[in-house]
Amino acid sequence: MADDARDLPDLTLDEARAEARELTERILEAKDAYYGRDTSLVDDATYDGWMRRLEAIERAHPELAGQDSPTQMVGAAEGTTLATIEHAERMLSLDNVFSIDELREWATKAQDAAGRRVAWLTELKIDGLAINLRYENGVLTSAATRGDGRVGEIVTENALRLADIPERLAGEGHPRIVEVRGEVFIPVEAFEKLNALQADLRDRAVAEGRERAESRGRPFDEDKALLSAVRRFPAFANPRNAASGGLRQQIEKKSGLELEAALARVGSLRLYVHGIGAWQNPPVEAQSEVYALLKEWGLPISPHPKVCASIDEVLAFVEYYGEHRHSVEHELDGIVVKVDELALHDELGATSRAPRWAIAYKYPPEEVHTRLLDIVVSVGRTGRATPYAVMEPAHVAGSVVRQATLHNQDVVKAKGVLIGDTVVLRKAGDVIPEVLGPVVDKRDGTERAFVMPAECPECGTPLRPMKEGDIDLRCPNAKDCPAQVRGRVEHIGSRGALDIEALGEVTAAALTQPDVPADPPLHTEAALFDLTLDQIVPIEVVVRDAETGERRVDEKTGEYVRRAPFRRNPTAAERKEGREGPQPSSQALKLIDELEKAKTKDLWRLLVSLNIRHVGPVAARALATYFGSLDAIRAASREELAGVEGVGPIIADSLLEWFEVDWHIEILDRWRAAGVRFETPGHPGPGAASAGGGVLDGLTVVATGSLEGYSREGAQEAIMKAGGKAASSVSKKTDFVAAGPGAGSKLAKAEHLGVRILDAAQFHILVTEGPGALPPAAEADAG
Ligand SMILES: NC(=O)c1ccc[n+]([C@@H]2O[C@H](COP(=O)([O-])OP(=O)(O)OC[C@H]3O[C@@H](n4cnc5c(N)ncnc54)[C@H](O)[C@@H]3O)[C@@H](O)[C@H]2O)c1
Ligand SMILES: [Zn+2]
Repeated sequence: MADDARDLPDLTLDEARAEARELTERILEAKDAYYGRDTSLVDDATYDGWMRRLEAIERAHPELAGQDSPTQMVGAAEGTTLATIEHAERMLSLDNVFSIDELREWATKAQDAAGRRVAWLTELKIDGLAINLRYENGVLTSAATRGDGRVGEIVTENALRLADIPERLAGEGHPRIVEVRGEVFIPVEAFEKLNALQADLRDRAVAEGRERAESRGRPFDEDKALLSAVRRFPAFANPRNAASGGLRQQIEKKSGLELEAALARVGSLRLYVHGIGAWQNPPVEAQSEVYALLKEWGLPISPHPKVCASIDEVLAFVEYYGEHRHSVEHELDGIVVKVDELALHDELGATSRAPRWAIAYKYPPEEVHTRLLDIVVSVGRTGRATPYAVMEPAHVAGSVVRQATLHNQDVVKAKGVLIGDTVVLRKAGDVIPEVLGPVVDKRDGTERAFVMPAECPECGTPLRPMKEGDIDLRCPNAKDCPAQVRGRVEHIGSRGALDIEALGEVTAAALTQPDVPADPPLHTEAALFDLTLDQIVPIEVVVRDAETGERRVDEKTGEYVRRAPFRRNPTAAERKEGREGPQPSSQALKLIDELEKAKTKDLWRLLVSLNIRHVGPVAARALATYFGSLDAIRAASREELAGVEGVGPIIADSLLEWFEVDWHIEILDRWRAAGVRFETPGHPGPGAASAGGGVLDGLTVVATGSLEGYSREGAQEAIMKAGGKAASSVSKKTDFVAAGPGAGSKLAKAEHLGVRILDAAQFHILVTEGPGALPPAAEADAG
């Protein structure tokens, strides 16, 4: 269905009537669920699209716009089970605009209609539900939802549980009757806690069920118990619906876990006041002054509203919060712009649905509904088994999302999603997409719970936590689980390791999990540097998804997408020479060539490529600089390893453990045999020229920034070669700091501590001739 007015001219009256009827039906059904059952059957953008389309049809064919059209009414549920009350003054909705142009147009029109300069009050559009608090002589007599704008549902009892809602107003001189309007909402932080509690309640419900079954000697059906717990304590999909349900629930009828949930939910509700009704002659002249007065009476006012003197200022406010939407304590779906002067409210008036003196500008949606097709488990480089959601492709925040990680089995449980659910998918700004939770109302009974597999999906080894208390499950078959080998080989080629351009994700998969031949060239990374053209040319591979490792299927043919990355057909010239068979592709030649070059790359790169836990580029550089060879690292004690700047006990243990494993040693032996150089040529050995006699004996030097004539490692090596200690941070024990361009906090710290600072030329003198050859400090400073 189109969501705007584009194809309107083509509609005949009959077609328009039919479409209007269908739209109305859908809208009413969605409203009923939204206002009556606190669930969204469709996402807001879809709902707003239907409303806009209906409005456009009614504009083109005014005879279709009856008083009972959703475009003419304030949204409410069809019927309610709660007692109701008539508001003293009608509660309205707000008209919406969806673009800056429309907002400017609205403001210009309002300004023209006012016939004088308008001051604007800009506020955040709080994503909650409207409440009407009726105070008589300063005492709360009722609290009610908006309902259809005339009659609302009575929620006084629950409202009084909110710390934000005073039963008696502070101060004096309160009007005989005033209706205070505001928004009840759940702050983002409280919402997260609330969902954590729901997950906890689900666990406890299952545990209670198990106990009950055991005490009666009956069998316990875990799956069934889980499903029932998910139904009783669902994950809330968004704060708006959770707030609405929280305010409208009948707490007195609940007990046990349900009561606990209900009280927590109502306890998380907050209020910001944003309007008034039925107040004869308020003693102030502007909406912003109303807020000040209400605040004096003890009512909670949002800290965000701002009075703007011009439309441009209004637009700047809109832009600011478009970018800072997520630093606000509550969810917001837009900005409300109001004419500040109260006299103008009366002059401008209202339609049956909304005031003409205010407008809601809506930001683009960050949440959409889509279908959760499956939950699949992928295994990564370190063996961690991660469930992720496979969804029907959804457009959100400017991109198409198909997958989102679910982290681990506990997160899946906490979110309460079932396979087959319609789910709420959120993508805010640059943040990675997240499945928030299910749309419970859309379930039809065919959904099923996700069960974390007991075995690794790639090698069949039973999954288990590696340490006690670990939530993540891992495949313990580190040596030859194809997923882990693939991940490690890819890591070896990455920028932070051996930086082999031809060894990326696809090549890693081709070498470890090819379709042809059946026996892959690499079972572990041990044979990596022995690879030959003969081995790789025959390889055929099914392309896998970058994020998940799933085999990619061609959407047209339904078959796997296959590649033979390492071969090409012979050219005519080659055929003439009798070379009939497939020839190595440029990719194949490049891979072999780059592997050859990688054998003598810097030691730290080789260390990173060994995939030792916690040994990334930073630790690897520290180790390489200090020890100078893999043999020296292997020979070092725990204390010596942990004592190296930038290493520490965790990395030391991880190194020691790594060297204990047979197949790790096999990697080293094979690589060495293939010509891999595990040392820095010319390195003086662990620590420095320890025997003494160097020009820097007993001195500690820090090199920072880029020093002409030295690489980062080169400077450190020069210090150590001269018998000095190359430290990475400046302290009172530091004797010299050599600082070049780009030196940052270390330089500042040296200045602060009064440590002598050297430039590149002076550093060169220091490491070659010693401190005695330096010019006196004062002279150096002057120069
Ligand atoms: N997804 C669905 O199925 C579904 C169904 C119905 C409605 N909706 C959503 O609700 C919207 C319609 O609801 P509506 O009629 O309440 O209109 P609205 O939410 O667009 O705007 C009106 C309401 O905004 C609230 N508000 C928040 N901050 C405010 C502030 N600072 N000042 C004044 N008012 C403020 C008030 O409660 C007011 O009643 C739709 O646009 C859609 O986003 C969704
Ligand atoms: Zn495995």
